Amino acid sequence: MENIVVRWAQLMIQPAQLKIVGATIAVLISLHRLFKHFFHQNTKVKRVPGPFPWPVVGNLLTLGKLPHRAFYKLSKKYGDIMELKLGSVRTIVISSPEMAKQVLKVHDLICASRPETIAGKIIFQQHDIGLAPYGDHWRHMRKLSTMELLTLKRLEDSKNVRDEEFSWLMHGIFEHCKEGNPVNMQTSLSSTSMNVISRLLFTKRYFNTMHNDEESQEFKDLVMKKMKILGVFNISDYVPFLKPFDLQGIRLECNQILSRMDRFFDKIIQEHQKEKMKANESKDFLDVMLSHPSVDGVRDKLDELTIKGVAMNMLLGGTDTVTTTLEWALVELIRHPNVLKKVQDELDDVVGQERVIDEDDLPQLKYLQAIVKETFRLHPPAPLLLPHESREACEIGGYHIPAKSRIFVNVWAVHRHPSTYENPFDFNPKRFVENLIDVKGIDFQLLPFGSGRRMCPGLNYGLLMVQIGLAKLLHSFMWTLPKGQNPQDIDMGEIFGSSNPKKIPLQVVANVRLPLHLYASKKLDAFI
Ligand code: HEM
Repeated sequence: MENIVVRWAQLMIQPAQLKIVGATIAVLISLHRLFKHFFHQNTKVKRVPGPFPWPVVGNLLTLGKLPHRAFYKLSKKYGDIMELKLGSVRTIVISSPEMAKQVLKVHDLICASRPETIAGKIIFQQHDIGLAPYGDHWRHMRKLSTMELLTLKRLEDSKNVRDEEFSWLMHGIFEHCKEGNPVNMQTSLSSTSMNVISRLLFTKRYFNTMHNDEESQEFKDLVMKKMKILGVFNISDYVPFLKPFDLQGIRLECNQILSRMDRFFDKIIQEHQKEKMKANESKDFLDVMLSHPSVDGVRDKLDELTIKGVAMNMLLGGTDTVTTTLEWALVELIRHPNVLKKVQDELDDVVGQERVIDEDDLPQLKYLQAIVKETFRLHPPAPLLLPHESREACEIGGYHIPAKSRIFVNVWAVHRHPSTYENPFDFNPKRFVENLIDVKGIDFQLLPFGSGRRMCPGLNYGLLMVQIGLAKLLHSFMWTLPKGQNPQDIDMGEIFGSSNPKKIPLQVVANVRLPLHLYASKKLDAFI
């Protein structure tokens, strides 16, 4: 034993041998690295293909104003999964149904986080649902939204709200177009969808007529500004050393919006707390949240930051998405009169012209449903979904995706993938009459609401609003462009942002299709 120890000690202190051991270890490490590199490149785990990144900016400059279209073009060259460097951020872009399934189903748990953005951090302080990273807070808020706020029961119970608001919309359009004046569809649809959601949230409606007062205008302005700022590609999110300079003025604007929004919500919360609910009155979303226990279980109530964050998510999620889809649907129908005629024939067959259409009629309106799907396909309100982030490394389609990669599922490209769609740029609702593809997150060929853990929790509500809204517009009116305009000349430009609206709002003339008494608005005693 003694001998062994002595020999070991001698071995340890021999400088020549030490050098040999050191050199051997160095060679082994180099060989391991070489092997790893060779192994990754050529056999199992390859690096994701993508364009060459420039120093500092990476591929940021290729994005342009419409990143989903730029990504689509690049995907034609680099494939259905590609890697870009946006500033210093490794970004994976997904462009096919199969790859979308890999991210949103197979690796859903790993890809279910959100990257931190400056705007999201200032406005929500990570206390909301949509931009919160994966974790306990998000899980609790998500559960609150699906189990208590956006339930099927609440959806059914709020039917009268939708009936009343759409009745007001039809009445408003009727009055406005009596003399043949065109109506701005973005303005009127957005007032309706905001009224519906603000009534569900805090039993308040802000828009009483087609012309809006100052308070409603302020409310709408704030929601619009927030929507816009959250959709902007902020260069400082990608090139960290630019953060202090706030080149696009985003931090400044976010702080301004935050304080205006705080004032707005503080007032509503105080009103709710003062008017303790009468025994029989039904609870709105704010009442539910005000009496909900805190996420950490320490306090007996949810904190105000979380309440405001979740309420804001509902307002942002439930207004522009619906407005934009309805406007694009009308645009496509005016450009395709044969489709418009066919769906109005269907409405007349199912509903007739002696009553207004009801939500119960929707299951029978198969062609109308196909039109809604085709509109979502060509004009998804969130063309890149919301950004996902991988929480740990994984392998997608044989490629290595490191932890903390930003992942964009470009549904705009998925919806045009040749593996599923023939003539993918054509508006052709018939394709959804002939197949069973649905928007509910099971079919990866059509993902306007996403799929998996981060899928839209407002799907049922959003889908119903679009279907009933479109059915009412088409059943109630004939739609034409103002004199002298040709359907084929409609500008189809869009604005990339949180809902991808039409760049130039649609102006249309509506002519009645039903007996005049059906355009009288429902009474809104509670609000007048
Ligand atoms: C036409 C209507 C709508 C469309 C197309 C739509 C689409 C989407 C999409 C694509 C996402 C992101 C999914 C992902 O990143 O994987 C999302 C998330 C979300 N949506 Fe919607 N949405 C709509 C209506 C609504 C409504 C009505 C509400 C609530 C009232 C709502 C609340 C939310 C929330 C809270 C999230 C965040 C979910 C999370 O991160 O866990 N949305 N929506």
